[in-house]
Amino acid sequence: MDNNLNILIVDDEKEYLQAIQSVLLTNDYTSHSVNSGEEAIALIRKTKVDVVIIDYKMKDINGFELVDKIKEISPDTEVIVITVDGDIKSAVEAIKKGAFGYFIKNHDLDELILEIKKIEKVVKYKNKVESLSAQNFFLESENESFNKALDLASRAADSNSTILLLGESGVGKEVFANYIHNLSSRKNNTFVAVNCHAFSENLLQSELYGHEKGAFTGAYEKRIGRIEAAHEGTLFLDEIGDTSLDVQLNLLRVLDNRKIARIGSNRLIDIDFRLICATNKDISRSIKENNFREDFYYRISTIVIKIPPLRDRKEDLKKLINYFITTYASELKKDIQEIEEEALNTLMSYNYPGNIRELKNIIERLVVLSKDGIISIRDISDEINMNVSNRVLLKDVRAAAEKKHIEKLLLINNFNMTNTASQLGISRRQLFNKINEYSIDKH
Ligand SMILES: Nc1ncnc2c1ncn2[C@@H]1O[C@H](COP(=O)(O)OP(=O)(O)OP(=O)(O)O)[C@@H](O)[C@H]1O
Repeated sequence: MDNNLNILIVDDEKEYLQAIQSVLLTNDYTSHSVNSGEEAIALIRKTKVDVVIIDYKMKDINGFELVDKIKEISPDTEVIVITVDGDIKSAVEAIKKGAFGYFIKNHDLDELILEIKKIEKVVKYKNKVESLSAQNFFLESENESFNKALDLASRAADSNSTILLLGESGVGKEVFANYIHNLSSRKNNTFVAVNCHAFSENLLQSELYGHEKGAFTGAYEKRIGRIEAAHEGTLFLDEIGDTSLDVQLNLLRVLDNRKIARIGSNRLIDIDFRLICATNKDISRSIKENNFREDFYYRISTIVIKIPPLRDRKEDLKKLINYFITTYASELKKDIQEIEEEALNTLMSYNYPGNIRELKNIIERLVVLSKDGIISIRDISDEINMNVSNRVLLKDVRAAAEKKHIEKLLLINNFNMTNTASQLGISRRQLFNKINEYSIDKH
């Protein structure tokens, strides 16, 4: 049985390296090995490594530096440092830098296996939490447009068609992209998300296509791009409306040929991926203004799914509030018993310009600040309170003015219904109805 951990051993002493590898193997762990820090870094950049075992004393790089570098490139990778007997200071220093543990050279290698078993537990737990939180979305809805969007997403999931998700920031476009991926036959392969807005044009190209060592200043190592990383999986390009015409043209070619070349190389690599894009921009306007290629738009929008803003899904608000309260209460280990009526009313009346992202943040804050299991109006920020109290509906303004005017005319006419109704230009029956509706005193 293979224990499924990706283990990398970095040591420039061949014999010791082989000894470790064979003990790992007898314990059902397969591993890779490299002889230098540089090779280790290159490998960690392009593949997921769960555990790196490094010899603290190597020729090309100092052990602390290597721990630093590994943690910087891949914070989830755990490191075990091999030190020599008596050099506890280095071991402690390595742990301070983020190493998981240390092992003293020439001690019984079973001690090393024990450390690896500990890491295995952590990795299993992390994977479980990640896959839970990836699926942990609240997609139940009473809203027609939202349900239509969900239905379209699930019906399109298993095809290879490109999908364009439209909606304001924070409505859950990435959540939808994940949902589609998880319903597709690609679900066991990677889902790679790139926020196109977060990179300058050059960086975005290198992020998407990867580069060879030395392709440009700063390209110290070979690096595979996000498109290559999405091979057999799904590539999600968020904020596609913010990409330049050049980036769009390159992507159009990739979509037509299903091949990419890393920057600095002519070698074409076949890639099989499903593309989902998202934007909160009005693309048809961008096309008219020559900021978006029309041919690219048609290529990425075989299926267009519009996700409504939260303010248009008020019927779902209560369940979403409860869902986030339960989620954060369990995450923060808080026992929430009650939400004050006034607090709930305010949350229900607010407009959420930042959509579900904003609601989620507000509830997290309220759960953190809650005392004695009560979510209180006191902890709702002034900004939201003011926003809610300033939101007076036009129909309410109209009703208040009508009430005032009817009261005035009734007084002038000494509560004579016929005269008052005729001056208001309505029938006696309509006047009676208004008097009842506005609870007006009849004399
Ligand atoms: N249905 C949902 N259930 C639970 N959480 C959700 C749901 N929809 C959105 N969220 C949460 O709200 C936040 C915003 O969602 P997401 O990133 O998918 O929105 P987006 O539309 O892609 O935003 P942007 O355009 O800013 O990238 C995330 O933290 C996400 O987990």
